[in-house]
Amino acid sequence: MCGGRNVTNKRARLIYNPTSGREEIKKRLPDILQRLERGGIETSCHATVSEGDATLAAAEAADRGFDIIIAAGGDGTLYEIINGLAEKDNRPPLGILPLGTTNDFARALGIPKHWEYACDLIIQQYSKPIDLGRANNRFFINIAGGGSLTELTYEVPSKLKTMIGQLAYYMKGLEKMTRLRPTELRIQAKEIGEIHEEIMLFLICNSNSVGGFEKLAPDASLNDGMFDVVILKKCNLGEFIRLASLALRGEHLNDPHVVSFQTNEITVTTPDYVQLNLDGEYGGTLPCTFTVLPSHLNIFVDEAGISTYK
Ligand SMILES: Nc1ncnc2c1ncn2[C@@H]1O[C@H](COP(=O)(O)OP(=O)(O)OP(=O)(O)O)[C@@H](O)[C@H]1O
Repeated sequence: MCGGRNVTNKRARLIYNPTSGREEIKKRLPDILQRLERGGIETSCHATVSEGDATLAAAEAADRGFDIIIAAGGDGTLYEIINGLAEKDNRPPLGILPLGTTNDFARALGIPKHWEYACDLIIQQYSKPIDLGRANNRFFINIAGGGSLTELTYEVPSKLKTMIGQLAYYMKGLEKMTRLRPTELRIQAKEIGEIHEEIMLFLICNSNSVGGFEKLAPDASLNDGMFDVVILKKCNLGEFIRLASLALRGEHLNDPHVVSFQTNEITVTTPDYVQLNLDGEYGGTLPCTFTVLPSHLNIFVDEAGISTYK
């Protein structure tokens, strides 16, 4: 698979989550379909009805031979869709309409939040091959993580997110900080050998845009065939808050509590019960081996790289 421009009439399947973000898709759908149609993309729709439905819909769309798949929703919807596509031999290029609450991945790719601009990127049909991550038998596009803080993204109730948007994460984060505790982990990768100690959290990043922190893995690139791993060792609440403020500025990597490196495969095991977070969703439990699938999916992006995330 390789990137490039290809402008002819195409058939697309738009998979949308009607509950994403502030439910904007419900009123925008006719305009979106009309804009895509005028741009030469005939689009039919699937509205997801429950958790996991987008995975089935994406797998079915690939089997039915659609030329393009469009993910309309947030990071959770995107995660489900890539899980429906990752194991297919035929993986149509993916367009993204970022209509969720945080839209970390779209932000990392510079895909505009405004629906008209985002549609225009799909119409333009310039795609770029992107790495995916495999975590045991699931897939992620943005980030995998474990440790008590990473559990918060799937603890935020959807209704709360719809009402107050991203603020819901921060409120939950503050509540969660008081419950921070380290976990005994064994982390193995050929670049570092083995780390066996108490860890607050580990993050395996494909992009550099994670939970509102845009400099958490400052060198992460979506198509370098590598994960950027950031590990936070045991620390107290005061140290954690200091490190979080350093991380906002991308100045945390030299701190003695932080280990960071690049790898294309990493295995994490634990004697404890530790849940995994994949792209903000519950992703099973440890042990887990994480592997990069290089340039595995083509995604429509801004050809000139000039769109700013609005
Ligand atoms: N019809 C539905 N009703 C309720 N939940 C749904 C429905 N369809 C999908 N979902 C679930 O909604 C969850 C959240 O969706 P999504 O990520 O698109 O929006 P968001 O949470 O607002 O955005 P973000 O993840 O970017 O913060 C997904 O995990 C998905 O499984």
